Amino acid sequence: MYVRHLQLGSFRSWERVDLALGPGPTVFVGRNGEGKTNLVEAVGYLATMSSHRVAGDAPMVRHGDPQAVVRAALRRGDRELLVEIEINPGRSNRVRINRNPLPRPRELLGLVRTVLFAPEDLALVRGDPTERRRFLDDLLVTRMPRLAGVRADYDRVLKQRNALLKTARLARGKAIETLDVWDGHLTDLGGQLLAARLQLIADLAPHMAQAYADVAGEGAAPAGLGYSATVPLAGDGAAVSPGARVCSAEELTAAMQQRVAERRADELDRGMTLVGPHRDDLVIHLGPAPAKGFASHGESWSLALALKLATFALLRGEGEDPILILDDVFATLDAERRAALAAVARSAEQTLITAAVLEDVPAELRGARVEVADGFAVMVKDAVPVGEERVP
Ligand SMILES: Nc1ncnc2c1ncn2[C@@H]1O[C@H](COP(=O)(O)OP(=O)(O)OP(=O)(O)O)[C@@H](O)[C@H]1O
Repeated sequence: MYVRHLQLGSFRSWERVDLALGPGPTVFVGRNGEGKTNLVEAVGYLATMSSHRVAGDAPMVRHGDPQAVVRAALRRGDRELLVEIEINPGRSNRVRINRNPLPRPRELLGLVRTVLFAPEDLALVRGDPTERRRFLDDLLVTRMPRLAGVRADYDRVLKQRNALLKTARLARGKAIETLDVWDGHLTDLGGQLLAARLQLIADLAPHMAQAYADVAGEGAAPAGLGYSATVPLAGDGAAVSPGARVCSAEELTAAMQQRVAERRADELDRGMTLVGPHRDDLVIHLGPAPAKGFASHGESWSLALALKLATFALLRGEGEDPILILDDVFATLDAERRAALAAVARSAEQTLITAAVLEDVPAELRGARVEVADGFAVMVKDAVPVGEERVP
């Protein structure tokens, strides 16, 4: 899949952009603050309907304007896909596919697949569990769009259950009966989410081990993935080791029901839900230790890169290359990591790269570029390097 044409209206710093793009690598180059990241952020938004930089939609809309529009024509094999998103902060967004409005905007999720690697990804290794849960759940939904509904319902039930727990201690009686009903919804949805996360980690783990070995080189400690759960997992997390059977949603719902019952007194005391996927964490291991708190800065950066390359490999293995977006990352990589990333970037169906200095981008990725300056983004096509065939 690749973006053939991108049009933005009032998106971030861009009043209007109208840009034709091609398959293969394209470098967006320009001075700091010219709006390069804003352009590729719009492509990422097509996939997750969120930004990799901030929570919420308000910052996506150009200061002073009421709404933003992202419109993209995508090519998938010999088929064309037109996606239009109207971003309305504070109100629901509107999405059209091939000019047909979607009843619910979240039905877009899973249709456009991107893998975006950016400096913010260091937080996947060093930051709060929230970052890693979001990474897992975004990828879950990309692979299984049905889970967008499960995720949204879980968040809604969690909110309502938390509100009830805050008042239940005083009200008791009726409130406790209502709590039983919410427990049923929470554990049913939680079991589905948990099973899907564990399956995803089992699928991603071998790609992560390979990608880290490629990035960090011979002799580096092996990288692995695990899961830290608020419910006991069979064999102390064995469900996430390669080849192990992943528990079913029903088994995990049952385990969650038991744990919720055990912790009811604590939950009433604290007025919040203490059991469930919203409190779990993806654990990234380097050798025998969890990377968070142990890995050096360079190792953490390599792990973040490997996690994104593993994601790319996983999605590619399912039949179609996702669009690879590399935001401002080459300047901070050493020669070995640059080469590992360039090899994947070169092979992807479409790679969008931002850089303030063109020379920071490996030469083999520099064929087509978009020069970004003074509110304009202009495609400049260089001569195709000898021996290569590209259709920019
Ligand atoms: N909602 C908005 N409305 C207007 N301008 C915005 C909005 N959001 C961001 N900007 C502006 O966009 C600019 C940043 O754009 P962007 O992050 O794309 O820069 P960049 O070219 O990638 O820079 P760098 O090379 O420093 O990473 C800033 O000047 C910022 O003030």
